[in-house]
Amino acid sequence: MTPHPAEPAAQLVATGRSLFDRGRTHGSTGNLSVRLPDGRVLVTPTGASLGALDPEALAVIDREGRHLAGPRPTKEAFLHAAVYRARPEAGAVVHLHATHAVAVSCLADVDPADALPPLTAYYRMRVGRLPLLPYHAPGDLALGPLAEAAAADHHAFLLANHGPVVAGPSLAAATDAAEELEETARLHLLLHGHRVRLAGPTN
Ligand SMILES: O=C(CO)COP(=O)(O)O
Ligand SMILES: [Zn+2]
Repeated sequence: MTPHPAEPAAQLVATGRSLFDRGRTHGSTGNLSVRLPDGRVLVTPTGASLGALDPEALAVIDREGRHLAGPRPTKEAFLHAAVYRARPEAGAVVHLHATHAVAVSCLADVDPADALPPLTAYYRMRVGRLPLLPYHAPGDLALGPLAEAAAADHHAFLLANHGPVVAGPSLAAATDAAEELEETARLHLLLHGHRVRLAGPTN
């Protein structure tokens, strides 16, 4: 008996490979999840490269982040679970160590209420406001309540000195928003020292 349906597993494998092959996360960093129709969550295993996921070796967790089946889940399982609890409409969560977003998460003077300016229309559409959550070591359960509170109002947030967490109605939508976030972080750093005009109204 397979512990999970084949289609979301195939989506996780293909998305992980695409993100990894394009340098959106490196080594064994990052983790992905998809909410299953029965409310359980299919999530990548801990220590895996997103570029080489095995559809038969994905973990299943419940809404509290408890391990139900498959290999040991990502150490951020609690974070994925927190986002799903806060966002009943979320169907997928993407966490990456995307270089430019991580760079922004290390800047000293970032506004914790909104870490990136709305430089482009697509950033406004796909991401919007981006809270910065205070530094915790990867896997630190103390981040759970902070993530759950942030996710109630925001589908994307940035972990200080770590990287982005982005939810969406589908894995494709969450990935799209995570990519927009990374590109805007890159633009933000490229534009450092330049006067910029923001996209649309700034309120
Ligand atoms: O990005 C990571 C931790 O924040 C990767 O950890 P996992 O290998 O446990 O998913
Ligand atoms: Zn991480």
